[in-house]
Formats: sequence, structure tokens, C-alpha cells
Amino acid sequence: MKKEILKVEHLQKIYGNRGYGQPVLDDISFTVYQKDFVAIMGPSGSGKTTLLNLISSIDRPTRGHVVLNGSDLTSLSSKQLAKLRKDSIGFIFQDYSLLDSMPLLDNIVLPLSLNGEKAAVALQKGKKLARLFGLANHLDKYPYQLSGGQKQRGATCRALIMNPSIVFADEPTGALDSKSSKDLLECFAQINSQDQTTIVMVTHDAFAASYAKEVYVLKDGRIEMHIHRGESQKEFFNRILDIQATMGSDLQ
Ligand SMILES: Nc1ncnc2c1ncn2[C@@H]1O[C@H](COP(=O)(O)OP(=O)(O)OP(=O)(O)O)[C@@H](O)[C@H]1O
Repeated sequence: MKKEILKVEHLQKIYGNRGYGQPVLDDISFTVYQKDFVAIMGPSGSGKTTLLNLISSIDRPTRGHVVLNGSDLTSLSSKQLAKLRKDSIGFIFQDYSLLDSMPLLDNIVLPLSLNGEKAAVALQKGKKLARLFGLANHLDKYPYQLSGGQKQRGATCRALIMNPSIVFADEPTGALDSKSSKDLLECFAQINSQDQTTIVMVTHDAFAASYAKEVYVLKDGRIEMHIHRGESQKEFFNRILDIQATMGSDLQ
């Protein structure tokens, strides 16, 4: 039986106004299973980042529940949330969020070092991940000496270093050229299929979304559509393009 990693139930978010006013998200429910690769798409302002922040424990919903690995995030204290983030969640942001003052390898192993892991063990693990992501020759470089694609692959290694049960990525290819985007997405597909890492990614890009197995399309704060990929990525890409065409330039 498929293992539930994330269960989102009747999620609502209203910013400000003490829970009154126009919801940015309303009645959002879906489930993410282990080994899923989910893309969240939708027009600008449809609530994608808001949703990602709620399901990744960065923000709290106005109503509804987010259950991650069996824990209801809405009932956890800040301390419990911090522990859950450290133990179970990897984050990847559009702007890489690497520390400029550290070489790439130190950036990659930082979460392990902060967690008290022995330096030798942390470095060995960091190097192994970096090899997988084609970064073996760049480990001593500082972020300013790396390309955008190398930085984002490094940020992905850092997100994976604690063996999270789920990785959340907000527009991870947003600042990359098409070749670097493809390289990163191939890495995502590889860790998803080989290491069984569950991925939830917000993206505007139909090509990026075509790497996912499930796509949820948000519109006006609700799930407008859920599509499931069959065998062919190309066919899935064309279906996503068709949806973009139907929804107009909104989705792009
Ligand atoms: N902290 C906040 N306070 C008030 N309103 C907010 C806040 N954050 C987001 N919003 C509003 O919520 C709506 C959804 O924003 P969100 O950033 O989630 O959309 P998005 O789909 O990720 O957009 P984009 O694709 O442009 O990044 C927008 O109307 C935005 O102005």
C-alpha cells in the first residue's frame, strides 16, 4: 500500500483581518504519497507560494489541517515544528540561498554540521551527493564562482543531506537557463526514482512540470485541475501546454 507522507485537508488561508476577508486559498485538499513527484502550477497570484508555505510548515493556515508524516502541523509548537523541519523536510528556493562566505561543500553539509555530525562523516556524505549531482570538481568554489545551475544543484544537495522524507521546491528553475533547468530536473527525476525522495515543486514552467507525476493547477485559490502523468513525459508536457493554452497566458 502507498504510504501517505502529506495530507492536506480543507486548507484555507486568509491574510490579516483576524480570519475574516477574502481567502487566498480555500478548501484545498489533496494527498501526497511516498515517491510522488508533485508540481503545483497556476496563474500569478493564485496562491502557489502561499500553499507551499502552509504545507511545508513555514506558515500556518487560517482553517484546515496539514498532516506530515502523521503529525498535524497545525497542532505543533514552534519547537516541535523546528524539529520536524530539521528531521523530515528539505527546502529548495529560486534564489539558491547558499551562504556566500562558505565553499560549496561546506554549504552542502551545513545542516549535518549544525546537527552535530562528525566532520569526516558529513564531508563524506556531502561529497557522495555532490558526485551524483555532477559537482565533484566544484566543491572548493564559493557561490560567486559557480553558475546558477551549479548553485541550484548544490542547494539541492544541501536539501537532501539530512535524508528528508519530503523536499519542497519553490520555482527551482526560475532563474536558470534551459540547459541548467533540464540538468536540475533530471537530477530531481533521478532522486525521485532511485532514492524514492518525495518532491513537491511550485513552477510556472510546463517543461519543469512535465517531470512530475502529478500536477495540481490552482486558480483563484482553489484546485482547478489535477492531472496524472501516464508513461510518456512528452505526452504529459503536451497536455500541460494544452491546459496553459485553455487558461490563456495566465498560467505562464
Ligand atoms: N504576507 C501576505 N500578506 C497579504 N497578502 C499576501 C501575502 N502573501 C501573499 N499575499 C497575497 O496572496 C495572493 C497569493 O500570493 P502567492 O504569492 O501565494 O501567489 P503565487 O501563485 O505564488 O504568485 P506568483 O506566481 O506571482 O509568485 C496574492 O494576491 C498576494 O498578494
